[in-house]
Amino acid sequence: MGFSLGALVTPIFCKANNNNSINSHSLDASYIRRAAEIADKSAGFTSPHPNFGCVIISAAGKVAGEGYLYAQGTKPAEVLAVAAAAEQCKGATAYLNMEPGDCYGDRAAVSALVQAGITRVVVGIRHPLQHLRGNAIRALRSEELQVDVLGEDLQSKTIEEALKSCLLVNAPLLYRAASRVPFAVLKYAMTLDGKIAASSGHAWWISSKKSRSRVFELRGKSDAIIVGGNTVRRDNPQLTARHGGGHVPMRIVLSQTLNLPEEANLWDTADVPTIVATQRGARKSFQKFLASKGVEVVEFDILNPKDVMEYLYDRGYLSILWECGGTLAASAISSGVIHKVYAFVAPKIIGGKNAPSPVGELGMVEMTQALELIDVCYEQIGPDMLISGFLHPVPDLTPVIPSVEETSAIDPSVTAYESSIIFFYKTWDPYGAFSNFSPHAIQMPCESGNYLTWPSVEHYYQAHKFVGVNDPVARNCVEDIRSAKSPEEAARMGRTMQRQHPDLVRSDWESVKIDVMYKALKCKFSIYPHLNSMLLSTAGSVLVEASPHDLFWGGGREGEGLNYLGRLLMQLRSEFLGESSSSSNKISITHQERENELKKA
Ligand SMILES: NC(=O)C1=CN([C@@H]2O[C@H](COP(=O)(O)OP(=O)(O)OC[C@H]3O[C@@H](n4cnc5c(N)ncnc54)[C@H](OP(=O)(O)O)[C@@H]3O)[C@@H](O)[C@H]2O)C=CC1
Ligand SMILES: Nc1c(N[C@@H]2O[C@H](COP(=O)(O)O)[C@@H](O)[C@H]2O)[nH]c(=O)[nH]c1=O
Repeated sequence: MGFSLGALVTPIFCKANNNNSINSHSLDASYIRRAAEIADKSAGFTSPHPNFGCVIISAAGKVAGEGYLYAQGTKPAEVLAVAAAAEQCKGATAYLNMEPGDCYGDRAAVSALVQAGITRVVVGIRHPLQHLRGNAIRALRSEELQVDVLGEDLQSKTIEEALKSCLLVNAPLLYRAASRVPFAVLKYAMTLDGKIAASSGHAWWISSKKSRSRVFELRGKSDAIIVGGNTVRRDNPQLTARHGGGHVPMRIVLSQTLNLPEEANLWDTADVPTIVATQRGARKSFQKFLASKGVEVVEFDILNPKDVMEYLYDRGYLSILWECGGTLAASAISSGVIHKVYAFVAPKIIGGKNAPSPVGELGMVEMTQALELIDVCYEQIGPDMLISGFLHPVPDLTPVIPSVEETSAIDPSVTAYESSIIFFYKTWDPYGAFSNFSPHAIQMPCESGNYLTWPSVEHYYQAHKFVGVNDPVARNCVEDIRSAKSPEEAARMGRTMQRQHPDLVRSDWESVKIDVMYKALKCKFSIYPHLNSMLLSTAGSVLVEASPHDLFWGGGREGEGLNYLGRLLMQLRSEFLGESSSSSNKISITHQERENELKKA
């Protein structure tokens, strides 16, 4: 079954609201579009969370406040908009491009709207994740606010257009939720005669400077950029987002042979990390060389776009930009992992019977088999034309995470808290509050004995790599990490600093880091009663941080990780439950013991 955005925006209208005149619909539509527009400002930074925007229109009909989610874990859009609108919130209407997610039970967005005296909320789309969908809308209605959802309570041609803008601004999340792979865009630059390089392989530059700036923006909104081995050999690309700061995507090379040059821009990982995905066992000596350069090598039994995308899904990625040549592009399209295409067409002709084209062999023999793009846009950029559109068909938008009620309806013997292994990773997962990225501030004593507030456990943990080091750079770094705008940013700062200045990491770090983490977790799960209850309710289950790449704190891709975060949480649970530490919860259990434990579970 497939759906298109076109199909999605033809909603099933549940009830007509006759009180809404065409005029008020067009106002509602334009404010919702504005909410979607500001939500898009932080695309790339919020990943893997949705892009949220909120516009507050006062009772007098004026724009009183706006806000958007700056990055995952930062203040919700609604909280910012309410703060900006202040007194004008009384009797006002709030426009949200998407229903807020109630990831961790603190309902910050809902509380802000209710407490500010907002009387009506217009919601673009419901939250796409099943375990979050409808929660905030129900909560707002139970507080007697009027909530109108586009396509359900409001319907008209203008509303349909506004709904579309809400879908587009969070398309990556919708596709990810529907297909269990990240949203993927194939981007290429070609001449008017359909070539992506000359017959010699030379490709610099087909598109104009202006178009390439647009590519930097696209990169900045993506979590990772993929190319194939041949593009590395031919182009020696940098694949960086050079659009003036902002989000830095990961660079990924797919190479079966690992027959790659020793000198390549991508092996300079000082500022931007690189992953090389390859076939199991390929050129072990080169794998070692890459590792020595700080490049992460991930082996696959059989390297193919689908498995790579599934792996990137597990890693929590939301959107991937494929900037490869035609061979790999054909393989990715055939595997069904490409959702959108951006084709930059330059008014140039290069000719050449053997000059490569953007998409290699797809095995089609008749024009009727051609894949047709939908929701196509044409935009002139300098001398070039950018043609973009969605590939058809794309998977149905069936939510993949069942709600607790649904799970127990299917199998009454299963409840969310009784499964033997509980995996958690991203903060939006059902047990996402166990993640160190969950935005729960903690108060911890500092060296002087005074209490300092840390926005999340991650902030505290990363900063403590440099605590106590007698160096002004290290001291600044601690403060910078403490004020990082999001846990993700704190993690990036801590890791980069550790990689670039290992001399500034405290000498006892390896021996104290588990203790540092435990103290922070203990504080977090002590001061938030709902987190404490959630942890205690998992008694009997093994907790595993499902990070496929962190083999120390996480469980790894195939259970090869040490899962120290899961273990610490289990130890904490035992402590709270007053249990004498059982073998299953001891930090010192061996890897083998853990394997056995997981097998038993
Ligand atoms: N104008 C544009 O927008 C662009 C132009 N180009 C040009 O395209 C040319 C390179 O094109 P092309 O060789 O097609 O591109 P790629 O190098 O991007 O893709 C092919 C390579 O990908 C690796 N690969 C890994 N898994 C697979 C798989 N399942 N199927 C296919 N390949 C896989 C292989 O690397 P390995 O051989 O190492 O195993 C293979 O050689 C160059 O001339 C480059 O300049 C490239 C990108 C964009
Ligand atoms: N030739 C070509 C593109 N090629 C793509 O850009 C990569 C180079 O990126 P970087 O090293 O970061 O500048 C190259 O390997 C290929 O993937 N892109 C375009 O927008 N327009 C162009 O004309």
